[in-house]
Amino acid sequence: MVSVVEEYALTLVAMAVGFLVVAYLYEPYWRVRHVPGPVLLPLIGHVHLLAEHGPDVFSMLAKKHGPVFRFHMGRQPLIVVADAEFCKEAGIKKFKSISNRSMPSAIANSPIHQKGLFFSRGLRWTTMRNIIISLYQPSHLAGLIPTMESYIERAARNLDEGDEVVFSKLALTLFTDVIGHAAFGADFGLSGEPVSTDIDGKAGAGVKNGGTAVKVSEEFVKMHLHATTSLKMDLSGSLSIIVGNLVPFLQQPFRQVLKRIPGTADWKIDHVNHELSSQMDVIVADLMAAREREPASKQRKDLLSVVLGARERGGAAVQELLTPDYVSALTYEHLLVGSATTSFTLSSVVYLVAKHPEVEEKLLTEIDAFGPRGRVPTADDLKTRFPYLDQVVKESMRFYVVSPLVARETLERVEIGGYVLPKGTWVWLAPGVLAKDPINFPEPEQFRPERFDPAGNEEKCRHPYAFIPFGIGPRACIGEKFAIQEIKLAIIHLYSHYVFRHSKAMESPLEFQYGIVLNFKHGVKLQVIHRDKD
Ligand code: HEM
Repeated sequence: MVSVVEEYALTLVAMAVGFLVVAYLYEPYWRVRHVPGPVLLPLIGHVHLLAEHGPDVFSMLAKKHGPVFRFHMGRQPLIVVADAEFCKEAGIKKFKSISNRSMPSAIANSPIHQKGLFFSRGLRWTTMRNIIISLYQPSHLAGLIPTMESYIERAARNLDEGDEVVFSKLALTLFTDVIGHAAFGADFGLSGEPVSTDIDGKAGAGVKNGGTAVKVSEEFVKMHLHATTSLKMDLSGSLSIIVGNLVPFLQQPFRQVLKRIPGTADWKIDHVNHELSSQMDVIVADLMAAREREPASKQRKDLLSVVLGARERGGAAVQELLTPDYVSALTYEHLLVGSATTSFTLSSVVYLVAKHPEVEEKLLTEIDAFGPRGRVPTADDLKTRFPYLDQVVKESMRFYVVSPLVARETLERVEIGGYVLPKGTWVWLAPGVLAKDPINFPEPEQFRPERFDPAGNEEKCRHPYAFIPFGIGPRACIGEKFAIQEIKLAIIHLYSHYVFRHSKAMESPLEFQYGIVLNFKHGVKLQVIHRDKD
């Protein structure tokens, strides 16, 4: 029989042992002394504090430790590369060759997010990338302009003189519609009445696009938006994500328990991800069956159809790698990576232009000079007729870096910045720090699109790797040209008809939230003003 005193003593011993274990695991953190305590823990656990402190946290560490510095995540070694100096060294070349990604806690245990291109590795990654790369070639992208423009035009119909709008929401629905079309050949109808109706005539479902329509229910789209916004990496995420940020090895046990308790955020995320996977599996199975029945279905040019076509032609080897669950994840992933990033960028542009009248004036002059309202630019026009727009987009992407970290993991032993890294080391490059480096961007806190003028000194002198919002090397963003095309088309269309002012409800300074990418915490709230151009 254990007495009360013994029970207390045992509890104290257990607590002391627990403390020592945690101290042992986390002792390396405490050696990084110059970072304030409250910043350090979540930073090490994960990087959500980028949202509150911007890249300053890494800048601060880079100043102290040099361009490359080292921590441990528990016993997991972590190297952060966070300085333009590093770009001048051979180091960046080494970084490029590290092609696997480390897995953020928000993604761990979510197959629908893990099995896409982003987190795939080795032969599966090259196979997937080679299959879909044709969809991002200039000729294919040029063919998407009329569809992109029709969606932009439809979304802009929601804007009326004097309206107060949460612009970032409008941008998210618009670009989810655009990528929904590109990935599924379906019109989600989120930003307005469907451009075409599906075979049943229902909104939010598929478009007949050469062969049987892909049917995507409104429920699916709602769940997708929920799943996307739940991918938080800060303390507002689910309990298991928070635990995973702080004590990575405890995440799995916590998740396993919490996902079984109805009502918890983990339960909800698990439930939604499971539902999304099931619905994606049905969509994929339907389209596979349709392709066998109808030759017309084989002519579709959306991502899902292209992947299924490659599977059919590729034989057993490809089919083994690209099982239907991978096909689902690859297609679904595009909804995620192809909407949050671009809507953030478009919203940043409009927010920043509204704050800088001199930039707005130059931009309007260039857009008006292109021709009468409603003239749709070709791919060639986009490349050659809008040099200032080009600078505005780049400067906005530098000013607010939507993806401030590129997180990779070594596949083999590698030497980088004077450190010998064993296999499995997490190596993070911080484009958000590079973008605010005064050596490459004098007065980095000034919004000045002209710094990207190709004829200007600043642009000529800048290191080629100082501005890398789309990442670097063979693993860089596959959707860069797609993204820039739709963002430019949207800006040209919007500023042909409107200008925007910050709404009184818009907070200042802006607050951010760090999920799988950066987001505006309270949205970008603007007032719409109709232009009288003619
Ligand atoms: C402003 C918009 C965007 C930004 C800033 C952006 C940024 C990035 C970054 C930084 C990466 C990681 C690159 C690296 O590891 O070096 C990435 C990867 C990726 N992006 Fe984007 N992205 C954008 C839009 C898009 C769009 C529209 C799509 C799809 C249509 C897309 C699809 C992908 C995919 C599939 C990957 C993974 C590539 C791989 O691992 O092989 N992105 N993106």
